[in-house]
Amino acid sequence: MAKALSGAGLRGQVAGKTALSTVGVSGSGLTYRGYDVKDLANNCQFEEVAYLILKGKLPNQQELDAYKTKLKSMRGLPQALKDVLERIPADAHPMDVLRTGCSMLGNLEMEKDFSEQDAVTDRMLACFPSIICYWYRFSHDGVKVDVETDDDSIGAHFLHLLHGEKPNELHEQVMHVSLILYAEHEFNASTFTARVCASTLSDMHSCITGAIGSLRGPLHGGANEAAMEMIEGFTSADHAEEEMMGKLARKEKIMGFGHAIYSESDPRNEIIKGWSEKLAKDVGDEVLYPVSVRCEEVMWREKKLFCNADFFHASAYHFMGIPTKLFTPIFVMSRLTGWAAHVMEQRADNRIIRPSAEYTGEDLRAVTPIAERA
Ligand SMILES: CC(=O)SCCNC(=O)CCNC(=O)[C@H](O)C(C)(C)COP(=O)(O)OP(=O)(O)OC[C@H]1O[C@@H](n2cnc3c(N)ncnc32)[C@H](O)[C@@H]1OP(=O)(O)O
Ligand SMILES: O=C([O-])CC(=O)C(=O)O
Repeated sequence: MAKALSGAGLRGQVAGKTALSTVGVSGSGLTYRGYDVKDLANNCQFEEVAYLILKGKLPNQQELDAYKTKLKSMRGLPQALKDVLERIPADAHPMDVLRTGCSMLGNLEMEKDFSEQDAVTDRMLACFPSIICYWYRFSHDGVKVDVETDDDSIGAHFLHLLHGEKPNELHEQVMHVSLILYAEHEFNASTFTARVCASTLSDMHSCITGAIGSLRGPLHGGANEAAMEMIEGFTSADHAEEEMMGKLARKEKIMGFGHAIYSESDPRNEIIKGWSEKLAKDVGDEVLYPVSVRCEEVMWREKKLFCNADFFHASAYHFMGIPTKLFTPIFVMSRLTGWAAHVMEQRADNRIIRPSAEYTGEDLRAVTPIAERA
């Protein structure tokens, strides 16, 4: 008989092997294929990190140029997909739009066998910003945007489609950093979803569609959006402190804080916090950034809870003029690399993932004839 687990949520259980990342191994660190995430965020563009995660090595200049050129050439959307996006209402959640967009793409450009896994992944990486922005601009502004821009990076492509003009250097740089920070994180809930799906030998689009659904929730990727909704209600740092104390007294969960694996800090936080501060100066903000800092101080002082990757992403994205409901889709545009790499890793050494359950229901009983049932 299988042994019952001691903790809920599979916490602390090793559920498989990976060569892609380490989370919290030295207490607070994060590495992708052996590189410290801080090193990557300070020195690389997102496309270099995507290449590293998906193909196993950092590209040289020639390889990076070729990779970016290839991704650039794959930004277009088939008409049938645009037709579907045009039918999704403006009040839909953009994560649902991406989930549908990914699934529809799988119908139009099916992964016929696993030899196509690299190609379908690159295609999704190139066109997810197109999917989300095509829908957003059509449903909100009535514009059918031309999604085939010549922007140098995925982040710039996204901002260009969203705002109708090329982003400045600072914003493009922040997008590189943000996408790097979100790219990969071992056996988190959405990645585990992708791996479970992959373990049935399903197709890449199904694995990614499922992962998008898992990322959507406020306990996972949806926390950046939930954090923004909270901090934008605070008018000053003192107001934030007062409200936070009330929330803690009422034992409310504060989105953007805490982590299932890290115990003292999330190494991604100080990086995105630094960029949020730069952006705050750039836009002349005197409220949102100080409010965010005060929330961080209160949570640490009162609960020893720290900001995870999501918290300062909220203010950073806001300062770049990104609508709150598009925050989590940006996470998807990035984490797609980690998900796909995990799917490939699972496929390379697969056994169907099928744990056991501890039964807590009724003892064996006979069916009562329907006429005799209460
Ligand atoms: C990119 C990402 O996905 S990062 C995660 C994003 N999610 C969030 O920001 C949502 C808010 N945070 C949380 O809900 C949790 O911290 C999670 C889901 C991230 C981790 O959950 P767990 O591993 O179960 O948390 P953990 O076991 O450390 O919780 C310990 C205690 O702290 C409390 N706690 C943890 N996080 C928070 C929080 N953000 N606000 C208030 N209390 C919290 C828990 O309720 C628990 O209290 P209890 O023992 O009285 O029940
Ligand atoms: O690892 C987790 O549980 C959540 C997380 O931070 C991520 O997926 O980036």
